Amino acid sequence: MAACHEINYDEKIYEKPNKILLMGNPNVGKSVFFSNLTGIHVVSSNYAGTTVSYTEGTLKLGNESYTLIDVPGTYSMEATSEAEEVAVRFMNSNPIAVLCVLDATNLERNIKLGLELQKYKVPIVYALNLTDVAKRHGYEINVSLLSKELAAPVIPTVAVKNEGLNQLKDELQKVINRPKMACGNCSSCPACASNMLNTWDRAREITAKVRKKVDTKLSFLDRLGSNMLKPWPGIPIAILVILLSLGVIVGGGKALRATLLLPLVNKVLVPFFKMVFSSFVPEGTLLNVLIGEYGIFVIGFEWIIALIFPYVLLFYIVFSFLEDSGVLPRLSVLFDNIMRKMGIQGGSMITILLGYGCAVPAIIGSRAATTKKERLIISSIVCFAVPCISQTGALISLFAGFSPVLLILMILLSLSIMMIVSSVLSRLLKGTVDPMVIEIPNLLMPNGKAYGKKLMLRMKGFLLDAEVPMLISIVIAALLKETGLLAQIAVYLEPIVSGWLGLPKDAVIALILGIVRREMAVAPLLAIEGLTALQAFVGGTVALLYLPCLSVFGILTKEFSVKVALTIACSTTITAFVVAGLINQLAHLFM
Ligand SMILES: Nc1nc2c(ncn2[C@@H]2O[C@H](COP(=O)(O)OP(=O)(O)OP(=O)(O)O)[C@@H](O)[C@H]2O)c(=O)[nH]1
Ligand SMILES: [Mg+2]
Repeated sequence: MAACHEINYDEKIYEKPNKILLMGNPNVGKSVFFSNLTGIHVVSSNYAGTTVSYTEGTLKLGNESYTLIDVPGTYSMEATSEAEEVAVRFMNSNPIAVLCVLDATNLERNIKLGLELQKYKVPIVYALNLTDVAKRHGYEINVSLLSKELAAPVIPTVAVKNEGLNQLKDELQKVINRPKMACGNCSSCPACASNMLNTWDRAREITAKVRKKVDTKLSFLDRLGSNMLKPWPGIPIAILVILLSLGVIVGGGKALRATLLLPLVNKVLVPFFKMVFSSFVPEGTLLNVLIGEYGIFVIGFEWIIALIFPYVLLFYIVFSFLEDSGVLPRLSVLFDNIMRKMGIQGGSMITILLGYGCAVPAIIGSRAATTKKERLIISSIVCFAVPCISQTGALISLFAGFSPVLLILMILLSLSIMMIVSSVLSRLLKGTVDPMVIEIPNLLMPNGKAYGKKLMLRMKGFLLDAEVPMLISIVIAALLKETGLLAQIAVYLEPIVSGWLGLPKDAVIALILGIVRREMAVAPLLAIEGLTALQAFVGGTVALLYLPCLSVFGILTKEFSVKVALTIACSTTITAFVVAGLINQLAHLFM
């Protein structure tokens, strides 16, 4: 099972024999095919650049097993991003066959890539996918003529409904087993013919031959999709979408926590474990570590189940819906002007939004950016000013005891930091940022099964990736607090924690745990009694800007270098203490 943001760095894959490649333009359904053909669920979303590295799985055709590779989408074989370079490398790695997915709603440029692939002289089967959406657009495509023009099998498919899958497998088996014909540069075989012609001209010619408009009436979704791209009514719709999403996540999370999860933890789980442990563990440090105020079986449940889980679940319910419907690229177009002022292009907004779930997939996703400079800016923004959903959940709960103004101020603070970081970096870093070229996908009603699978995959990924570090920090917290070690450490850090930041001594634990996971820089503050609104805000500010968590540090090292990871970690931490301290000192001056 592939975790939700698993990434492969293994170079040996290029040498592997018996590879079948899933190739095609971005956002044409390759990952849906991959999941259906191999049973390995990978994330698919309705925007270009979901897959930025490869995933491999086993495909059985008859009695033979092959390695099927989900390759990142590419518009052409002249790569313009790191993700596209992977696609080109795979085509040059001696695959035995290619399953080329064509988007039936964007025939011309899909055929153009399909023709480019023929130049590699590898057997190809074409899946003419999204035929349901092409029909909705009023198009009829002559599949047998298309197959003749491409001189290869073409199977009409609807990947999300598994339509055409068996036929695809049959055709793949046939082309793999067909004896290879030696072919020089002739003019009669289409592969050679497309070598001689400009592929764009040939793609245009084929499209004109095989496609016919039979219905000119636009469907409701298509009208809505194009209206969302215009400032009116696009901007009001975008604001509505954002407010509604925040409402569901914040309001729904609070409600779930208050009505279901807190009672479950406080009235069922914690009392049960207290009863069990106190029946056989003698009173003393060990019992306190297990079930004391900071006991593993007390804060473990309180923090993970009641504090973080509801927000993570609701975030992914909302975000996956926005991803699969095709709303996100439309928001990117509307916000391109603002993003450009920040030194990045609108399309990168999707990557940054991913960071509100978790910074790791956002940093990996920045591979779709066309320049290194943009990748660095996106990754820095995410590390500095984008709280992951676990941390956001903890912040919402922390501020819930005060006024909603605190949450609004925190959002404004994070947006301002984001602007400052990107403006400074766009001036400091060498290199360029390309103007926005973004593909606007069809507006789709998310497919229930694919949506459900993705949600499961993400929640599973969250549990797998977050649970262990969370438990580690909870054990550290329990040991530090219940053994009295925390009080000793607090003495050394008092000038910073209490003097400069104005926080209670116990807040030291937040700084220690925040190294492991970001939400753990907030959770301990919730347990401190008598915290003032200012202290909550200052503590929240430190947490927001503090060190990226250990997994983020790891991925920064892998994707860039140790130097980049260290630079980002040092700058965020220094900024955290400077900004939060200044807020505290200034507030005391004026209050
Ligand atoms: N209606 C409909 N939706 C589809 C079909 N095939 C795929 N989708 C949706 O199209 C979107 C793109 O699918 P992906 O599998 O992520 O596309 P991809 O080719 O892997 O994209 P990249 O990873 O960006 O290259 C997802 O939201 C799918 O649910 C189809 O035949 N019909
Ligand atoms: Mg994909």
